[in-house]
Amino acid sequence: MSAVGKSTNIFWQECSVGKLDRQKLLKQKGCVVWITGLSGSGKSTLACTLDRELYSRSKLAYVLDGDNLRHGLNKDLGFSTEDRTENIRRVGEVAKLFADAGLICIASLISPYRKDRDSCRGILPESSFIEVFMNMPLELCEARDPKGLYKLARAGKIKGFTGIDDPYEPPLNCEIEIKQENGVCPSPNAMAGQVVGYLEEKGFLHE
Ligand SMILES: Nc1ncnc2c1ncn2[C@@H]1O[C@H](COP(=O)(O)OS(=O)(=O)O)[C@@H](OP(=O)(O)O)[C@H]1O
Ligand SMILES: Nc1ncnc2c1ncn2[C@@H]1O[C@H](COP(=O)(O)OP(=O)(O)O)[C@@H](O)[C@H]1O
Repeated sequence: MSAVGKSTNIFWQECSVGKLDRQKLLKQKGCVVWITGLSGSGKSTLACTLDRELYSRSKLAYVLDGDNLRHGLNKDLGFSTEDRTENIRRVGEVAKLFADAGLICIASLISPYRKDRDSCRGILPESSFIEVFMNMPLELCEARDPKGLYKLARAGKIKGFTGIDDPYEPPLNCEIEIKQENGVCPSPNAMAGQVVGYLEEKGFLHE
């Protein structure tokens, strides 16, 4: 019997089907690919391209996209420091469940604070949290501005916009860094290829 947070008198229930059984069934190892970066850096593009590439290899993945989750699970949260922290904590917990279920969980969120990303890493089994840093310059993200949000932020119509008047803390020790080569951003397929190569090498695409 234990107490966790506000829950008291709770018990952990074990089931006879375990993670290794699911791993055998799916012929893959569950993990979390955590994509972090500025708005417009290409997180969703990478997430969806990677999802498609894994699907074409008969690997089961699922995308948890920050924008989408804010339409449901996280619709009670805004963009204050506390709300962003709670957003990342919740998504980290959900991602952990997906990884335990055996899926390659692709989480794409700005996740601007290092300590929040590190907390997510901390609740996952060793080596199964793969942090991918979209290292794109602010100028590029701002020039892309597909949703017109940077324009609104520059005009002072959105307050606390990441990269403009709210901080983004780049990872110090990420597993994968996606960046421009000679001022050119790799294509979506090349970005996804970089992640697939890592997953292959580390054995996640086999039971
Ligand atoms: N103030 C502010 N700062 C940053 N982003 C903002 C803000 N307000 C709205 N948006 C939109 O919300 C998307 C980011 O949501 P996330 O859940 O990924 O953000 S966070 O991780 O909690 O910081 C982000 O989507 P992406 O462009 O896909 O990153 C924006 O469309
Ligand atoms: N590798 C890429 N090459 C060219 N354009 C890209 C690339 N990745 C993303 N984009 C474009 O940049 C914009 C922002 O990408 P998006 O994936 O929505 O970023 P984020 O999810 O980080 O906000 C979109 O218009 C998208 O088509």
